[in-house]
Amino acid sequence: MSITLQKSKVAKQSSIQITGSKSESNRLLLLQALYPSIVLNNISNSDDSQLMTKALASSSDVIDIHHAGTAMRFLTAFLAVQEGKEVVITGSKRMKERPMQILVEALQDLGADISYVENDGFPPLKIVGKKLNKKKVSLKANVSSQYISALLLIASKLENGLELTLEGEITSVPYINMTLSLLDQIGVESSFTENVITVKPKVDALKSTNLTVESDWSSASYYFSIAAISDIGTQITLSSYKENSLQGDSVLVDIYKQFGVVSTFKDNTITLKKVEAHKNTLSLDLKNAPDIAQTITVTCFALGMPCDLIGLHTLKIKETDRLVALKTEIEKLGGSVNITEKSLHLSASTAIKNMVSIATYNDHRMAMAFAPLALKTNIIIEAAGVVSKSYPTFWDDLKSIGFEITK
Ligand SMILES: O=C(O)C1=C[C@@H](OP(=O)(O)O)[C@@H](O)[C@H](O)C1
Ligand SMILES: C=C(OP(=O)(O)O)C(=O)O
Repeated sequence: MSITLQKSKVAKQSSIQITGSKSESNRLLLLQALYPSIVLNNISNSDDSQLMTKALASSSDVIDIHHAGTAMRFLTAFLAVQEGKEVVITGSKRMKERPMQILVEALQDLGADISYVENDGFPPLKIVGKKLNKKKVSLKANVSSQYISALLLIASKLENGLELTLEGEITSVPYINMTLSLLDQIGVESSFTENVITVKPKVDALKSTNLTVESDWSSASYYFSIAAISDIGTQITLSSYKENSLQGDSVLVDIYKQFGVVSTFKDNTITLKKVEAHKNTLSLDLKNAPDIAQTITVTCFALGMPCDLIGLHTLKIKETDRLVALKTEIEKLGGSVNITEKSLHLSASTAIKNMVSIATYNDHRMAMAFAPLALKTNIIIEAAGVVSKSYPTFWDDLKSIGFEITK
C-alpha cells in the first residue's frame, strides 16, 4: 500500500527505541540453535529474524526464507551439517536471483551434499545434512561477506574446525569481524591474519551464555539522515547503542559529522544533534558499510550536496539492484545520478519535485532512505510495508517524532 508523507517538521527533541541488530540477531539465533544454553536479549523484531527463528525450529522439508539474504546464506551452512535431514531451502523471486555458488562450492569442497533445484548457482537448494570432516577451504571474498560468515558460524561444530583462505579483495569486512567477535563472546577461538581465518572446534563449555544484542545501526541511519536535514538544534535520542559497536554501520557517527550531525553517547543511548555544517561535497568508500549507501545518497540529495560514492559493488545483488533503483527514483525527483557497476555520482541539485511517488522494489531500504525527504516536500512511498524486512515499526516511529503520514 502507498502512503503519503506530508511535508513535515520533526519535534525539537525526541527519542526512539530501536530493536536489536538484524545482523547480530541472525548470527546469534544460529549459534543458539547450535548451542542451546545461549540466552538472547533484545533480538531484532525484523521479518528476517523472525524467518530465521522459524526456519531454525522447522521440521518441514521445505523452508521458504522470502527476501532474507543473510538468513538464506547462514541457513545453507547450518542445514549442510544437520545430519540425517533433507531440506529444500527457497525464497522469493528476487532471492532466486541472488547468487549462492561461492558458498555452495565452499561447502561442497568441505564435503557437503547440496544441489540446485532450478538454476545453477541460485536458490532453491536441496541440502542433505551430513558430517563434514574436511578443514581447509578457499573462496572468493569480493562478492559477499555473508558466505564467509555462514562458514564461520558452523566452524566450531566441525570436527577439526575450519581454515578459510579468502581470495581477492575482501568486501564488507566489519561483518566478518562481527561474526568472529560474537564467536569470541561465547568462547569460540579464532584468528584472522591477512587472508586466512581459522576457527577452532569447541569442545568445552561456553564462556558466556547470556548475550544482549545492540540495537540496529542500519535502522539508526534514517535518523542520522533526518537530523542532517532538520533545523539547527534538533535532537534525536536513540537507544540502545554503544560507542564501541560490532556493527560497521556505526561509522555513521563519523560520516554524519560532515552533515553537521554531532553524536553523544550516554548510558546506552546516542543523541544526534544538528549543528551548522560547512561541508559542501562528499566522497566516501562504502565497501565496509554498503547498507547505508541509500541513506547517504538521499541525505545529500535533500541538502543539494553533490557526492561520489565508491565501493558499491555489492549493491547490485541485494534486495534489488540498489544502484539502478537510486538513480531511477532520484531522477524522478529532479536529481541527476550517474552510476557504474560499483560507484554512484550525485550532481548538485536545487529544486526537489513535489508529490513524487517513489517505487520501493521490494527493498526496505528504498522506502526508509527516501522517507526523510518529507522534511523538504510532500512525497509518496509505494508498498510502504516493505520496511518490515528490517524495521516493522518504522512508520509509527516516524509519526511519533512529527512526520505526518496518511494512507
Ligand atoms: O552479514 C551480514 O549480516 C550482512 C552483510 C552485508 O552483506 P554483503 O557482505 O553481501 O555486502 C550486508 O549488506 C547485509 O545487509 C548484512
Ligand atoms: C542486504 C540486506 O539484507 P540481506 O542481504 O540479508 O537480504 C539489507 O538488509 O540491506
